[in-house]
Amino acid sequence: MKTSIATVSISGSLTEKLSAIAEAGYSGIEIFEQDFLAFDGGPKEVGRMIRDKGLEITLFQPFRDFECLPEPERSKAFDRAKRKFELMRELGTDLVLFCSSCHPRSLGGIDRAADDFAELGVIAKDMGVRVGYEALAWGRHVNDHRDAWEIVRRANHDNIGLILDSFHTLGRGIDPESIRSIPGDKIFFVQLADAPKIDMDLLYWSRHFRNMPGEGDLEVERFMRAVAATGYSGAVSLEIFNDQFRGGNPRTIARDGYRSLVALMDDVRRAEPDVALAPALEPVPMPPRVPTKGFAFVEFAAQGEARDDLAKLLGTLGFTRMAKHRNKALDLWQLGDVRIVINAETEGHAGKAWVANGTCVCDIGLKVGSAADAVARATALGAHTFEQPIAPGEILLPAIRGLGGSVVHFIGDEEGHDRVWDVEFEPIAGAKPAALGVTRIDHLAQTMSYDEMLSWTLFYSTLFDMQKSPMVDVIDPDGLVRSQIVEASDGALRLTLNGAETQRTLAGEFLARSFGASVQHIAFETEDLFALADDLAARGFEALPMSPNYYADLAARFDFQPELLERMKAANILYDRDERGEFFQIFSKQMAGGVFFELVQRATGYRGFGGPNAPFRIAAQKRLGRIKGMPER
Ligand SMILES: O=C(O)c1ccc(O)c(O)c1
Ligand SMILES: [Mg+2]
Repeated sequence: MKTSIATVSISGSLTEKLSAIAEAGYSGIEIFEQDFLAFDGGPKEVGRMIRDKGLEITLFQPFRDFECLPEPERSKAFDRAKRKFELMRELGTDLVLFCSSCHPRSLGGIDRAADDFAELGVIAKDMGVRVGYEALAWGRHVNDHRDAWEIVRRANHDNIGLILDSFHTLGRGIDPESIRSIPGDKIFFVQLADAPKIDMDLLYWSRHFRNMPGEGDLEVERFMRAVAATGYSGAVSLEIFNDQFRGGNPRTIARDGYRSLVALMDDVRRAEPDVALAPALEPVPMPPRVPTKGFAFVEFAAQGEARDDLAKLLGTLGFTRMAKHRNKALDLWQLGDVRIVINAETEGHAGKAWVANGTCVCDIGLKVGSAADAVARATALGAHTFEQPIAPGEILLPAIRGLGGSVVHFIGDEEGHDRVWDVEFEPIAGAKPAALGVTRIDHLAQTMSYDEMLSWTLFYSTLFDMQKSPMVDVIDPDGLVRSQIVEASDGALRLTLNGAETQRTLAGEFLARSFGASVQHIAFETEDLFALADDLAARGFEALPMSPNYYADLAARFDFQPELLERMKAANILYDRDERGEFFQIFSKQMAGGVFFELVQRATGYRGFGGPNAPFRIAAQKRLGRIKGMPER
């Protein structure tokens, strides 16, 4: 597969950009003229620098306002083109992008444009370069790839071809199926970008809100399937103008882009099994998206007193310490099918996580059909595997690095990995699991900075068969938190991603001390929350106290039996409802480090997460004041 990315897509100096792009695994770059002009070194040096990184220059761009000009501007435009062709020779690239004119004096006319390009083709051929014509969605006369193609067709010159850009086609609502009738060898280059559906001026939308394929709402896959069907044999290249990416970490953004391209071409290949893809489009062979069967375990790093506090809290939540690891300072706590491991090792990943964060979730185990497939797909998408030394007799559980240094383990059904609990752990004599009706982990809430939300969503949705829901706002008394759900089609695995923009929100404060995306809360599902609340109260569980105003409002909004409302109020149970059913939830207080737990009951198929309650939950948590293990403000 031949992958490429435009230098505008990421932040940094040209040298920083090249390093990040090369490291992420791309084959080439589109060099944006701005990046060249800003660089303090000649074209030969830049060309050498790029090739030294193992990259090729797939495209030089953009050349603006060429076609349909009256004299004297027309001659000037041809002159300008010749100079840039010379520059390209020195850089070492033969392809340039001409975007459709926005010039106020451009006269328009398909034949006038075709004549200009036919004449330019002769010069281009002479100078050994090829010219690709792209319809900008806001071009003065040409703003549709079908018109650009007609111009290229009429120019009828070997050195003049078409450049397609998914944003300009899809952003304008043009049916990408129209691409299938263009001959593949006349498509000189293909640029890909997605974007969130926002109703705004096309130019502004394009220059600030593009994102990686799969991160937005456009039908980039359908666009690419149409391109692939033409026999197009060039690179697939990302051209992403995005304010956030321009200010982000170039390595992360470059890796996200690579992941999105590889996943996209894998999807295209599966969706178009009868199309023979050109070698440049043939994706890295990998297993399909991995079906997940839920959480196998959640592992906390906690030592000393913090470990005792966590153990005590788990006890009040009904968990039993069932087993301890034969060789390491690991305890297995269990409730129903939910497994929580407390890792008090001072060495290794958990030891480091403890030193960096205090009590925190340092590892997540996911149940999958085949762990080998999960690792194969993850690594093809650019993830790194994670390994720690194991003692004789221990089971090697495959793992990858998530984003931000996190670790995800795969517990494969096919590999029988769940025997790890018997093989590596020694049961605690007399320990008996409580029967409290808790069935499983309902969801896990990960807190991150707002800038990281797209990366995490892409991470999950390209690796697993998981979909994202629209992003919603959660109101914290001290700022806004954005929240997005990523869940498996069958609901077996659900995550809520919370993006904090300021440190003053509960999520932001947690983030500031946890140095990156971390699990902030874990929700357990039960069949009867009212019965569970009684059981847990007897075990000493203290629910997060809610304001009486909250219940007065519930009474006004819904028709409750007065006794039910009283029981909810007494147990601090929160309530929500959607068109499918009802939802009950209770929160724990935050423990040292800021992590907390949630207990939920989904009655008759409720699909949400109690979003409307979040502001009141956050306010209640803040009323309790700062907690141990949180940083000074
Ligand atoms: O926003 C622009 O001007 C611009 C320039 C070059 C491109 O390839 C493009 O898609 C947009
Ligand atoms: Mg473009």
